[in-house]
Amino acid sequence: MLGGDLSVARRGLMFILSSPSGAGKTTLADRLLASDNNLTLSISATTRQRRPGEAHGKDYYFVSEEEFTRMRENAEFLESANVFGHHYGTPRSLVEDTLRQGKDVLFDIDWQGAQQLDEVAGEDVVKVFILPPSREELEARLRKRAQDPEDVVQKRMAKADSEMSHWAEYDYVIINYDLDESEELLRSILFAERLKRRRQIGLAAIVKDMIGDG
Ligand SMILES: Nc1ncnc2c1ncn2[C@@H]1O[C@H](COP(=O)(O)OP(=O)(O)OP(=O)(O)O)[C@@H](O)[C@H]1O
Ligand SMILES: Nc1nc2c(ncn2[C@@H]2O[C@H](COP(=O)(O)O)[C@@H](O)[C@H]2O)c(=O)[nH]1
Repeated sequence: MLGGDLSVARRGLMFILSSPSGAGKTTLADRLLASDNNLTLSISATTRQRRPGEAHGKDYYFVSEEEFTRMRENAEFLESANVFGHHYGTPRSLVEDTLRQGKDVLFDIDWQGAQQLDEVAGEDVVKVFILPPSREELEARLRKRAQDPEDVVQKRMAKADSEMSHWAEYDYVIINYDLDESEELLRSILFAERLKRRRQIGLAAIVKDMIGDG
């Protein structure tokens, strides 16, 4: 499996996917997670309503406003933001435990969260922005998902331009024309990032064994 089983001890990375709502990052995240044992999803907490088919503890932790405020005041979030009028936050504990084990964490978060993680975790962060092929296709995908009422679709489309204006803050940008192709591109990025010398913390000892001190 591509990049999933490197034998050198490695520092885990934080793989962030952002996009305007409906471009396809949750679908792509599910595909990556399904075939990569070294990747763990960061499950966010949110105050938004659960959609049909979403499960507490799998897609999100669905919490009340009061619980969200309590968690934020207790410093339980690595980052948090208000997106489309609801609160979203990344619980700190799973991320820190996973990285400590040398495994990677996948984040499906907006640009505000990506900026905050960049500030706290700099070198461990890899940010990918997913663009739709066009605004028309973005709207079509939001409707095709058929999980949000019309006013929510309109609200998300109204924010799409300002969300997309953050594309240049990201390390990589993928236009999601085709799911198979985009999945492959994401895997390639992950594979290359895992091989970065600074992440392969076991490498120095291996090379020292091979060539001694000189
Ligand atoms: N390349 C693609 N071609 C056609 N349909 C796609 C493609 N990528 C995603 N979709 C479809 O678009 C819809 C929206 O995708 P998804 O829910 O993954 O978007 P998202 O970026 O995670 O949105 P949000 O930010 O609201 O969570 C889904 O119905 C998904 O199946
Ligand atoms: N800053 C954060 N943004 C988050 C987080 N979890 C999800 N999101 C982003 O919110 C929007 C809407 O998501 P939806 O599931 O309601 O469609 C989307 O852009 C997500 O990426 C988070 O913990 N922090």
